[in-house]
Amino acid sequence: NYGIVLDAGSSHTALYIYAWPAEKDNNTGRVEQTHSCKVKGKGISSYASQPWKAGESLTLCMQEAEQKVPNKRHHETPLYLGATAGMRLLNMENSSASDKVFQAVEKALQKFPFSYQGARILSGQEEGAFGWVTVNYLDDLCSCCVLTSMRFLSPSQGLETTGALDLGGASTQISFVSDNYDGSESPSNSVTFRLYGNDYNLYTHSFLCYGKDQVLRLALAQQTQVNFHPCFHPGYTEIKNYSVLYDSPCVSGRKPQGAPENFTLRGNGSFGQCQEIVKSVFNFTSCKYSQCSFNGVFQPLLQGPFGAFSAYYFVMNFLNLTDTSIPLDTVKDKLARYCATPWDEIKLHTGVKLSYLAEYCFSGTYILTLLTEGYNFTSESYSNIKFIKKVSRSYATLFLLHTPQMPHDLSSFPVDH
Ligand SMILES: Nc1ccn([C@@H]2O[C@H](COP(=O)(O)OP(=O)(O)OP(=O)(O)O)[C@@H](O)[C@H]2O)c(=O)n1
Repeated sequence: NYGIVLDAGSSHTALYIYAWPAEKDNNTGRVEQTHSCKVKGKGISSYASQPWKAGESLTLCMQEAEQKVPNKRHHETPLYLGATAGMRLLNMENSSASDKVFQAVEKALQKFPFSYQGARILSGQEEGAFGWVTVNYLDDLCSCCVLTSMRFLSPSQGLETTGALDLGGASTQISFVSDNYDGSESPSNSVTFRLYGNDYNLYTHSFLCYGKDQVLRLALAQQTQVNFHPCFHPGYTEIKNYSVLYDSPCVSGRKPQGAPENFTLRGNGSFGQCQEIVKSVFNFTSCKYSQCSFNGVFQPLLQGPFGAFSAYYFVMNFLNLTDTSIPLDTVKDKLARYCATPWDEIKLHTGVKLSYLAEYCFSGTYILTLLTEGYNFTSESYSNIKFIKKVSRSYATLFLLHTPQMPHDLSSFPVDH
């Protein structure tokens, strides 16, 4: 059997093909990701003003899928599209624009011979929970990204689950099982489901606007009036357009009256000052629960190992900081040295887009601040985090959960149909 998932994020869309043995064969419960394709261009939400382009953008990857899935399987192969925070934001800002994007996407997808199952925006809770399931399906020992049932043994068999930390462009998710959380305090953070005969009670929260691209907008919005921005390298300059910067519900309320059209962003590369700016985007003042992460959101005590993926991995891997056995203070020193490196030197780095290169100082600072100040990872618990590459976006799992041929017992998973 085959299944296709389109993961439509805020900054990009990717297509994944999964395959698993038909029931008549020896059904091992193993699902393999057999192919992936990165859709050219930005996420579908960026086509709000030209929705037909959102549909068109998917065509090349869909043609690849037609080639990769055997012809005789086309009609029975389910095709899903799951959109995350970029479309959540567009829907909040202008729901008719997000409807039009979906209509264009549907029209394009229905031209292909697959069994189209619909396109929808996932809730933050679903995104967090699917990320957790995916992290716990990943078989570390297997290099070909096989999803396996091996980890889902009962807690009495002594296997601890792994928490999931997902950093996207527009939102970020934290999901884990904690002995101190049964869902009674802040029930909206609780997701319960049954998997391989075991009941799981997960803590999960999705922070909309706390993906790294939206936090960068917040960090820039605060600093348009000053001469230098500490989150950019010394010698870095860029003309930024005010309207583009504030064109998001995450920052639109902060647009100053009578702002000019453009401003010049100049870097001075100071990790300490950058961290102060980043800290100021979190609200630590109010908490009506026994304990909170930030913005008054409940969070139980951190527990067990964590897998950190998506932008966590891209950024920390680029910065050579994926080794969490290095003391946190040393990690900060290394990042401080990186931020202070002149732009002329940084831009010589080949093989990475200049726009990404310009942002790694900010992104690394945001990641460390989010983990330590936001989620309360300490020098000790930081070493429980593993930055992982092979999580092919969380809601790839969406398809697994909805495919009746699959040998998983996920009937009570909280998905609205
Ligand atoms: N080599 C790369 C690739 C991506 N990114 C950044 O990683 C983030 C995107 O992460 P991704 O997991 O693709 O998030 P989206 O799905 O686009 O966002 P969301 O889930 O919030 O909708 C973006 O800020 C992008 O600029 C990066 O820094 N380096």
